[in-house]
This record gives sequence, structure tokens and C-alpha cells, in this order.
Amino acid sequence: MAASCMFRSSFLSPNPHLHQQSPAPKSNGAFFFTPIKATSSTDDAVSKSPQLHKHRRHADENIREEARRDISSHNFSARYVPFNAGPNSSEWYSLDEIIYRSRSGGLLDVQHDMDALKKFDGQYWRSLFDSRVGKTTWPYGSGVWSKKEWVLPEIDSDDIVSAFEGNSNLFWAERYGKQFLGMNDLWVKHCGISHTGSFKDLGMTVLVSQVNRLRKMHKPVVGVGCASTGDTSAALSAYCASAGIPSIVFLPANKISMAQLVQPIANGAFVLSIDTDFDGCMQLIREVTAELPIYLANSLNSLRLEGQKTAAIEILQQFEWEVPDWVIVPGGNLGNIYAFYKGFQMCKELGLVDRIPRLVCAQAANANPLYLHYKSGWKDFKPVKANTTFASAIQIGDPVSIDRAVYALKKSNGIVEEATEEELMDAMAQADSTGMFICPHTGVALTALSKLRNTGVIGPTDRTVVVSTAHGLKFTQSKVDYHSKEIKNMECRFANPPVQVKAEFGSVMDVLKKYLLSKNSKF
Ligand SMILES: Cc1ncc(COP(=O)(O)O)c(C=O)c1O
Ligand SMILES: N[C@@H](CCOP(=O)(O)O)C(=O)O
Repeated sequence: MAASCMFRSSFLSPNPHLHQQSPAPKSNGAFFFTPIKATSSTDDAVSKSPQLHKHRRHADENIREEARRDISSHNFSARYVPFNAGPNSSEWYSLDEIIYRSRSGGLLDVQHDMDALKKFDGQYWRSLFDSRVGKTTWPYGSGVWSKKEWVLPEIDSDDIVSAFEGNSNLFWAERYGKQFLGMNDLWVKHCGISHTGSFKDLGMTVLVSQVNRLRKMHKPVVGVGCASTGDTSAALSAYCASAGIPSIVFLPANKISMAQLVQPIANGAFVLSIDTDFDGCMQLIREVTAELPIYLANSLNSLRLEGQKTAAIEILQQFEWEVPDWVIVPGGNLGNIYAFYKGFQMCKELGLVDRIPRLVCAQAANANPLYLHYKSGWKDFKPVKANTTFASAIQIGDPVSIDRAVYALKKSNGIVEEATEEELMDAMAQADSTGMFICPHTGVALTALSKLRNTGVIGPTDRTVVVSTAHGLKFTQSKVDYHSKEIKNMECRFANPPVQVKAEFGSVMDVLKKYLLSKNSKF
């Protein structure tokens, strides 16, 4: 009917040894913590809540200048080590080196000096992090940099490039949980309600800040580059633009949404639209960054995951340090599922909580290499050719972080699920009908939840968090297609197309009465 034409968008859908410095963290943002004696984690002085003193900025200072005046001293440090290296490995690199792979070609991980962090107990860290939420003091107003000691402890606050990302809404999905899943404690962590509309901001603030530092140190970094299904490129170009650093993005032609494509264009990135898929772009950017002084910004670079892990810490913080039973994360290149594991695990190891949640990674059935690997009992991993999916940001067949994901899932007694196109689109429509406006990737995660509820794996009262990874406004074409019922071989059961009506009182009354009757038989 005419409704579908009216509804059609005019855009076509393309489709070291650890440095030893002086004691305890002193500055905490809008407040100063009274320095606390760094002795042992059992020391009473350490476990007491910190004393807070209001701090005022000079009238002629901006927040960055204020941070410059505030010289914190601490013992914390971090370095690169081979991912999952055994206790006998002696290989490590300074974070100021430009390196993405270990000597054997494996992944790297950022290793923190946990002994230094453990000099402060869980209560200390909880209070420190809680004291910084919602403030404007540089850089702690950011949900990422409010955990600076656990992220990039040695970076100078002055080098940080931040849009005060993080601190995203943890939404109680009351109606969706009750109506569609019979659940009463379902939450959606809206990581997509963010500066560039996805969780990538959390990692990119860290990576671009470190690049800013490297450039000030005169390291050979002329620009920063990534391959992208749309969200990494948006975050990279925004943070680089903010710092005046050139960004270069490799995008698979016609495979990302128009809203995503326009983001790096608007932010002045050098955009290459390449006739291949994401895996092809990823291969190319790896080759290019090995030859040119372009710093690699994909999550192969473990710096990114240090920022992304703060979403897990934030979830615990938002539940006042109570641990949810389940956290469900949509997976593509598979860095994020490990980042969540790492955030939860650090909180456990440092005594902020006593356990970690079970993790679920959700994939689109059209791009499901992790799911197939899981189903095979973690036998040898085989990349797949990823097919087109409405969850276009996870159309990835050869994920770079496969080893990290498997590790995270094994350590958290995790599960992998998949969603067909119809399942993910129906789930998205149902969630939207309860007041959300989610992206198709979140539809994948909700489908996983629904399957685990149906099989009784997740119980009706289990506290469950679904991670929403991008803003629905980046993926409106998929919603337009669905509600126009224009998708081949899809029933679009929950479509809600607009009704065409004549500009005439009688006609309007007729359709309204019919509608109201359908809602309430007593009318
Ligand atoms: C919106 C969205 N959701 C989920 C993912 C998956 O994250 P990861 O690649 O870390 O698995 C991505 C990117 O891959 C994404 O852009
Ligand atoms: N969805 C991602 C894919 C690349 O993931 P990354 O985390 O390795 O950068 C994107 O938006 O590009």
C-alpha cells in the first residue's frame, strides 16, 4: 500500500620493568582524596572510606589547566605482554612502543601491576570510582578516565583526548522483560547512547590519547587507521578530529549504514570505500600499518580493550557493586566480550566484588564463526565467509580476537548463541514497541536471551544485563525496511506501518475508532 512508499527513505540503504614512583592516588576529580597510607590490603587505614574535600578551580582556568596543576603521584603502571602468556614468559613491551603482536605473532594484552593496585582494598577502589561519577573535573568526568588507574595509569591527564564518554544509562527493561520474557530483573546497558553512538568511544578515547602522547614524544605516527563496519571508524575519526590527528578509515563498500558512513566524512577522515568485506579491509589495514607510519586502531590493538572494559566496571557500580547473574554481548571481531570479562575479573581480583557474571556472546547466524566453534566443543577454529546481515556491524567471518573470546567464555562459564535475520529483526521490533530504539546487534543479543529463557538456562528472576552496543538511530534503514514489510522472505510480524488517510474529519474519525476498538473492546 501507499504507506510503504511514503515511508521509504530517500537514502538507499548501502546496505619495562614497572616504574616505581611515589605513593597513593591523590587527585580524584572534583575532590581530593586524603592520601592514604599504601601498606597492605589488610591495613585498616586503607580500607576506610576516603575523606573528601571540595576543590575549586581558579576563575581564569579551564578544566584541562586545572588538571595540569594537579600533580598526582602513584605507583601504578601497565605494559604489553603476550596474551595468556604462561608464568614463565619474560616478554613484555612498554605501552610507548608501537607494537600489536607478540614475538610469536600472537595477540597482546595490557598487564597492570596488580601488586601495586592491591595495596588498596576493594572498598577504597569502590569509593574512589563512586566519588568521580557525574563530575566535570578533567579527565575523571569520563566513565573511562574515572578508572584511569586501571586503564592507562601513566598517561599525563594533559594528553588525554576525551568526550566524557561512558557513564551510560543502565535501563530497567521492565515492560520488555515482563511481556516477552517473563522476567523481572532485566536491564539494558545502553553503550550506544554515547558521543558517536556506539561503545567504540570507550576504547577509542584510550587509543587516541596514547597516540597523542606518542606524537608528543616524537614517535613516528603520522595518522591513525582502521578497518571498520562503521562504528570503529566513526569513533576514530571523531577522537582524532578532536585532537587534530589525521585519521584514515577503510570501509567495505555498500556494507555500512548511511548514518555510519557520514560520520567519518563529516569529521574529516580520509575515507577509503573498498570493494571487499570487513575481513578484506582488516587484512589490508594490517598490511598498510606494517609499512606506513599509521597507527592501527582496531581492537587487535589491546589498548582499545582497556577502555571498553570500563563498561563492565560501570555495570557493577550501577548495581552498587552487586554482581548480575548474566551479561549478554553481541560479538563480531570479538574484542568486546574479552573486554567485559577483563573488567569483571579485575573487580574480582581487586576485591570490589566476590564473583563474576556468566557471559553470553551472541552472533548473527549469517556471521557465526564463534558460535560454530563453540558448538564443535571448541575444536579447531575455522573462519567463515560472513553473509549479509541486518546486524551489519558484526558481519565478520574471521575475528581477530577469537583467542581472547574463547578465553573469556571458558573462564566465565559462558555460552554462545546465534540469531537468524528474522529472529533479530523481530526482537528489535518488540523491544522498540516497549519504548526502546535499539540497533539490530542488540536484537541479536535479545534473541540469545529469549532462547536461553525458553530453554530455562536463564531463570525468570535472574538479574540479566543485555549490552546494547550502538544507537538505533544509526540503523534506521533496517527499521524502515521492517516496518514497510519490504524484506524478502520475512513476515515482519511486528511491523507498524503508518496509515494513509484523507485530510477529512470523517475519514480520520473512522480510522481512529477502528484503532481504539482494536485496543479496547469497551470503547
Ligand atoms: C554495534 C556493534 N555491536 C557489536 C559489535 C561487536 O563487537 P566486537 O567486534 O568487539 O565483538 C560491533 C563491532 O564489531 C559493533 O559495531
Ligand atoms: N564493528 C566494528 C568492527 C571492527 O571492530 P574493532 O573493535 O576491531 O575495531 C566496527 O564498527 O568497525
